[in-house]
Amino acid sequence: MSGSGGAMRVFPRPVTFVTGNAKKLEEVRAILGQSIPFQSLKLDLPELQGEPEEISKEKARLAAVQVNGPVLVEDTCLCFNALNGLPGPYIKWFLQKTGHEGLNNLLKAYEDKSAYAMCIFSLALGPEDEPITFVGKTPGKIVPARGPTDFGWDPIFEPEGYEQTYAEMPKEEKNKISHRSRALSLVKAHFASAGYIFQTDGSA
Ligand SMILES: O=c1nc[nH]c2c1ncn2[C@H]1C[C@H](O)[C@@H](COP(=O)(O)OP(=O)(O)OP(=O)(O)O)O1
Ligand SMILES: [Mg+2]
Repeated sequence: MSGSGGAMRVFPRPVTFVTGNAKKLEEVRAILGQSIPFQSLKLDLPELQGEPEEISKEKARLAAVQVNGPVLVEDTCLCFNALNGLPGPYIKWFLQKTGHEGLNNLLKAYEDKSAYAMCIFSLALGPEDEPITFVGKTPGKIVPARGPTDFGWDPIFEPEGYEQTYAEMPKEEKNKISHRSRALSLVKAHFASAGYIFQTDGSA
């Protein structure tokens, strides 16, 4: 089998998107529509410390071993420019321990409230494959919480060019400009050009 780009590869089943986060899954479904058929698996994978791309790739390696097939995972970061990109991949723990107010307080000492949301998808075609990453970023700023509180730090992130926070925006609007949709555009382009064939489960 040729390993070169563009070579056709046939898989016995669709890609599995692995996440423990139902809201992520909801957005990925809405953004991908029918463009990439996938199944999902709810697993809270362990996450290593390190640089964001490595954390995402390592998630994909672990997921590919568990699934024993092609997987897609993503890791989301919220990066404060005044803090050189922190909390970054550790946003989940900062959010859990300090809440929206604590995240705002982190920036009290700085004039610069700018930030960016970043999503790093990793695709591993199998347990032996080196994952490929796709990065999407949306710039914005950190503000006191406004809007519904059903998804993470959405209430404190106001994307550039908008007067609403992610939480206040209609879902379709967020999905047009979000870090997640930007990364998924790259994933879609990759699938469109890669020549993968995913068969549906023969036992179905
Ligand atoms: O668009 C978003 N808008 C607001 N909040 C968000 C978003 N996307 C992720 N989040 C939150 C979830 C978690 O607190 C942290 C990322 O951590 P992250 O490890 O990527 O997510 P997770 O552990 O919930 O799910 P997973 O099983 O896919 O790792 O930011
Ligand atoms: Mg996680």
